[in-house]
Amino acid sequence: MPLARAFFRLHGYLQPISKTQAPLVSRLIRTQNEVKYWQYTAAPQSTSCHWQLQEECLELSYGGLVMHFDYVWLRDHCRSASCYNSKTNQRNLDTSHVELNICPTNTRVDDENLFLTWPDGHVTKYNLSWLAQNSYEGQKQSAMQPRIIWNSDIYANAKVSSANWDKFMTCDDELKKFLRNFLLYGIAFVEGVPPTVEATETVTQRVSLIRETMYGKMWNFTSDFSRGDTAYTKLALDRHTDTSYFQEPCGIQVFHCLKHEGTGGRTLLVDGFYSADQVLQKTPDNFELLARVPIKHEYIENVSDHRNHMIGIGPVLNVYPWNNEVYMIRYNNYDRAVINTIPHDVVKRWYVAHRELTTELRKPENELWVKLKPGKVLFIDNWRVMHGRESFTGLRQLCGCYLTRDDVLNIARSLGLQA
Ligand SMILES: C[N+](C)(C)CCCC[C@H](N)C(=O)O
Ligand SMILES: O=C(O)CCC(=O)C(=O)O
Ligand SMILES: [Fe+2]
Repeated sequence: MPLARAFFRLHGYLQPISKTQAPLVSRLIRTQNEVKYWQYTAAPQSTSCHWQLQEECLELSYGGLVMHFDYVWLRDHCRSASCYNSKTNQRNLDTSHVELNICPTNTRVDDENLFLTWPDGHVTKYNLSWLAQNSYEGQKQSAMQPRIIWNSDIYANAKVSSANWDKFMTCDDELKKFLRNFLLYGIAFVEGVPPTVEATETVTQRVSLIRETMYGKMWNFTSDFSRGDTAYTKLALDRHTDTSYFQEPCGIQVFHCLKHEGTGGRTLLVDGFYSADQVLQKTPDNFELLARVPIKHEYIENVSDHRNHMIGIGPVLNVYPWNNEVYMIRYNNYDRAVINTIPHDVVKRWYVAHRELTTELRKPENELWVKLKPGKVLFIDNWRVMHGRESFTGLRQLCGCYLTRDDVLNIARSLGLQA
């Protein structure tokens, strides 16, 4: 059945369309006098699918969605053996040789495929369901990364289970479950991990590659101010993302508290995507400012042997422009640098927008507080979930590392997850 495998978004998730939703007959009818305008109609009992060749593009209607494919796009994406190497999944076609105003000289459709003949005689064949799955309009309606945005009640009620060290290290299903939770909520725990740096390294390497930074590969720190940063004190830290001063902030942060003999020191977690969504719902203009205006974050360290100067530039909210989906937040008021990237008449409006996001992030109902204990390893999506900590007394030793985001997502995809 043609198009039966097309995927469309339903309540934020991609769901297959059932076969019965796409009863098609292969019947071509002429809709206008011009030869170029053709329409592919569905069976009389259903109007769910038809296509039409227009002046500039192919219009395909399916499952209530109207999609458009530009002709130069249709030429560029040709999957014939000469245009595309399906062994390497790479394009062979030199796109610079395609006439930008190209138009097919001939088109034909059968039950499942669209055939386009180009002026030089080359024939391109598209499966209609492939087109439906690769349209801009479909992408616009679906999430790149399905997620459940949360406040503390939502997270608590979800009763997300932690992975267990033994099972996690040996069973791919346990790893998959862990990664599914991590992708959905932006945080995930492994429990029962031996309280050592080595075991922490082992557990993170089960997930992916460690991202080495100027803090080292694995770090194990305490409040000794060995580095020029407030993290290395006993002070409270408000919610923030780490390494906002990198051009590419670290994707994942891992924490394992190996020891704490004292009071306080709880960890604060806040879903930045939830707060960003609140801003989008309440004041879209503020959301837009936070998404459009680039600012700088900076790390200047000058302590004993450590000399570092890092600068990261980008908006607070990084969004995909086609659907406003936030994919990365830079939010660190400690590390935010001098603002000299915004003209004076926008500055105040930016502060208003930033204040609204801060207000959302600080609502007590959005705060999840956890006490990290030896054995319990926390993975945080540092592009999404802010972390902070309560001030503390006594000796507290925290170890962990950053992970390379691309590799974590790669592993998730290899296990069959959408990432
Ligand atoms: C995690 N570790 C202790 C190694 C580094 C902490 C970095 C702290 C810095 N202000 C930031 O937010 O990026
Ligand atoms: O001490 C903590 O719990 C976290 C400190 C912090 O924000 C960090 O190391 O990135
Ligand atoms: Fe931090």
